[in-house]
Amino acid sequence: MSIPEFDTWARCVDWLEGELSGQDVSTWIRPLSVKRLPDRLLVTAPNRMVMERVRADFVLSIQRAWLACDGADLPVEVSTATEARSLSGAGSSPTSGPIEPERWTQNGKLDPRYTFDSFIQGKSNSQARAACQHVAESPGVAYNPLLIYGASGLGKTHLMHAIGNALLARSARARVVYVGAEQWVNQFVAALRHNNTEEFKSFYRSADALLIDDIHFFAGKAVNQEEFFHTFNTLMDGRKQIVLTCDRFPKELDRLDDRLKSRFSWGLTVSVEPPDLETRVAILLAKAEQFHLSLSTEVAFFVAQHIRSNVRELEGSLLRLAAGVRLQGETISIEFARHSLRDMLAHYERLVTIDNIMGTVSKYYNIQMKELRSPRRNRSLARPRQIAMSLARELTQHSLPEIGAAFEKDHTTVLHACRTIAKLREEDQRVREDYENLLRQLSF
Ligand SMILES: Nc1ncnc2c1ncn2[C@@H]1O[C@H](COP(=O)(O)OP(=O)(O)OP(=O)(O)O)[C@@H](O)[C@H]1O
Repeated sequence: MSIPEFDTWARCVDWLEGELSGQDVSTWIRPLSVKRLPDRLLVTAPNRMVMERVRADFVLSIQRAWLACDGADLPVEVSTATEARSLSGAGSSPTSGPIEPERWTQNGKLDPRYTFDSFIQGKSNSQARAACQHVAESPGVAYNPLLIYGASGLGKTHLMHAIGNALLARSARARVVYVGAEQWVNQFVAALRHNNTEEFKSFYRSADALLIDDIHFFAGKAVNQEEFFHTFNTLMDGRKQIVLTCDRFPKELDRLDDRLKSRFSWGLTVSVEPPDLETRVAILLAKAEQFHLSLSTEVAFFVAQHIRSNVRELEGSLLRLAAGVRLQGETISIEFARHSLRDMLAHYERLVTIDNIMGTVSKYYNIQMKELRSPRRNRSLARPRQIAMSLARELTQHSLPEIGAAFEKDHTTVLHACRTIAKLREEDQRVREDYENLLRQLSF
């Protein structure tokens, strides 16, 4: 950078401090250097990863910053150092020129394997599945928009594709548009740069059903939120179906326009939770069949007891087993599974010990850890203690006597605790919710 460029860029970075988070500025903006060419601003990133992120998220901000600090409204071109060398001499760039419509109409394809039939239902996802099925049967009528939220790998995308596939099965001519929020952002930025926003708008605003995955990616991207807001309104006015997924309850998303949050609540918001043991077993058996893998229920239970956080990991464990079978030509016994999955299992073992179960439970109920070991039997201590014992039984490999010893009780007390909590989880909503919250906290 020349000295004037350096000064202007330093002022831009200061300006951006007021617009972006401190972390974004230090991670993505400070490593950049800038060269001003007569017709554009050439931004050089230290590597591809930074380049891609800056292209996706910060081009407009940089353009605005440069306008504010230098008075010139220049298009911004981002490249790595190697590419920059050829671009600055060449006078044209591979990304310049009008954007072809295909660049943003080539959206994510619906995966034909993600259907309602291949989605295993359990307590953790039955409400979400039912809502999706309803939307697939009566799009744009009730539950509009439908927002599915939950942690990674729990089936949100699967359900979204299932809606899309079902809509297309009913009417092959329906304009079902599926796009990841990240892809939308990239496309919109490209459309802005190439003065092509009208086509972008009409493409999305003429969908019969718009499915946008991972909308948490919109957080902090004000210009994209604005565009999405108008697309949303147009589609809702035309009674077109909108389906969205998000990694958390949308009201908890920082840096998302309140107008969008309030619009999301017009329809239905449903969660997908980590599957319980029985559902994990059912998923493993169904996926094993899909992978043509012979898996006994006993081994499926063994794997499901150990791998609890999400379905993607369950699939990963099956792929491992399948590879092991191919290489070693063995059938899958518990011993074989234990050996093939040893590092995954060790990860979970490290994660959940009786000690951290006791710590998590005592924090949850706001009691002291030593009270879980005390002989006192009043309800406010006995219930958390029983829950902690059941969690230790479910989440660790310790025997009843070992769990008993950790709580300074005998094994019959542990057995009684496990039975009591299993029953209460059926009958008492409070216990069920507490147990599931704790399970979730301990499973990630
Ligand atoms: N209940 C289920 N039945 C069958 N397969 C499932 C189920 N839940 C998830 N899966 C499978 O798990 C994998 C991960 O699911 P998916 O991609 O839908 O998760 P996600 O919630 O969208 O995750 P992310 O937020 O990381 O994108 C997929 O292969 C999907 O088919």
